[in-house]
Amino acid sequence: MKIKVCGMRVEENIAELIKLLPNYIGFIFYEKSPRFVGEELDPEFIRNIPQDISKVGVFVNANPGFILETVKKYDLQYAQLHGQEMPDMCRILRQKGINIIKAFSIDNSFNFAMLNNYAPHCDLFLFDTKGDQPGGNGVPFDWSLLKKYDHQKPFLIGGGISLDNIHEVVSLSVSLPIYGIDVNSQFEVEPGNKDLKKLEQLFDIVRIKQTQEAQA
Ligand SMILES: O=C(O)c1ccccc1NCC(=O)[C@H](O)[C@H](O)COP(=O)(O)O
Repeated sequence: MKIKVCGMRVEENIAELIKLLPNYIGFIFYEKSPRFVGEELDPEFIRNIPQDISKVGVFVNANPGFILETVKKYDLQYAQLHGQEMPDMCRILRQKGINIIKAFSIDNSFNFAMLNNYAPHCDLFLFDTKGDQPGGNGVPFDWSLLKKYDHQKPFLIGGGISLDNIHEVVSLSVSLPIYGIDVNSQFEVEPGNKDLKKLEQLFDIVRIKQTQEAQA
């Protein structure tokens, strides 16, 4: 299972996270988020993150020009579209060479059939909890809803993942094709500043499980 750590914005904290070798690091370019990447984070520092870690920019209903500009400025490999972006927006950005993660806010009423129009234009889906905020709500959704997922597209699961429920996610990955997890607020000291000790425990749990699976 891949690991994406989202909502980073403090250089020393990012430097520590890099040592844990996450698969993806997410940076939030949505001004209303408490994890918004402001001017204080040096673009060159972000650009210099080792290439084996994918850099993801998170956007909420942003215009394509801003996304393209930001992708270039920070040398991002992925744009995560976390609002009500239409499939055509995914298509246009992907045609420009940007890998697309489309996030969907899940509750009991989510219509999985809507994914049909997105699948050809996205690289990954992210299933997150529907809440008051577009993301970073810190609450899990009912993961059993994912039994309705019948696509081949790999997906990340997010929303309130913590050390208390990671074992449940790992167990779920036996019956569901979970490509990776997306973690955020449950591993924070304060918004945008992660607790590296907690993350280290998470990485150990996920990677021990991977080793066990590989040996089985
Ligand atoms: O985290 C935010 O502040 C945020 C704000 C607006 C859009 C997206 C945002 N986060 C995107 C993520 O990928 C989060 O990791 C995801 O929503 C899960 O967050 P959490 O429930 O805190 O684990």
